[in-house]
Amino acid sequence: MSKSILQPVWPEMNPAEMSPEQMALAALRHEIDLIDDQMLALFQTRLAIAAKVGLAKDAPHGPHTKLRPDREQTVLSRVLARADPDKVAAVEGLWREIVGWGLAQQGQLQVHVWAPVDPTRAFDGARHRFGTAASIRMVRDPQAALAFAAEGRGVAVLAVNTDDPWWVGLRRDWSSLSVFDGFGQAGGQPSSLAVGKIDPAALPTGRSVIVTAGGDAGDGGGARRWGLNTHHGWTLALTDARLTPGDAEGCVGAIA
Ligand SMILES: C=C(O[C@@H]1C=C(C(=O)O)C=C[C@H]1O)C(=O)O
Repeated sequence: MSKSILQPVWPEMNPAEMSPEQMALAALRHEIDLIDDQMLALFQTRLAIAAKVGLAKDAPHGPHTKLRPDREQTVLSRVLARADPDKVAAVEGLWREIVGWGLAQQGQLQVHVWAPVDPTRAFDGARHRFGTAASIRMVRDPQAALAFAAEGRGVAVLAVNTDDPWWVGLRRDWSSLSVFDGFGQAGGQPSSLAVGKIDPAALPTGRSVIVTAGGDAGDGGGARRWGLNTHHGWTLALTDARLTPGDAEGCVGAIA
């Protein structure tokens, strides 16, 4: 490579005086600059297309978050399947950011997080899930967070490792809301659930979230079930039975 296109390793250095080691370092940095140029062009093109997608997909009924968990799951799993095994964590982190900024082209996502017991874990989980493009704030009232999500103004992340049975309301009072993700895993089970006014057709493929009362059969004929919380005869659980929100089984959403 000609010395003239390489930036010296130290700005005040005369390229003609670079040692072979300095030449090698400058050449590698030049390669990175060329890759950055390509990535920048591709990223900006992707953002422009995401903005067009936002105009093309109409909200089913009035204000509705543009977030499509099913599509995000497809995007993520497609790239992760192609990633080198030792790059999976890096690729996942980067693609969550990319997708978060794609969604932001359609309007900034507002996330209200309620987690009185371990707020940092819930906040970090939300940041990892929605990326730096999202506006995330902690709130004091789970019912206000649910109302905010039900208005379609954003999504709510609510802790399940507390005494507050807000999740019973998913079955009784908040039929427009669905659980679409869970994170802050403590021992494999989520400690917070993400809830939004998500079209049931756009829920991710994975474990169903169920809210059942004492008498409900609800285990989908031998399906596995993981309890998350209980309250006066009500149970919040995950199941690997394939259910649809609104079904008699008390399905209130799904997590990947
Ligand atoms: C672009 C879309 O909108 C959002 C952004 C996505 C992305 O950047 O890949 C994926 C799903 C949506 O949350 C879409 O629905 O396809």
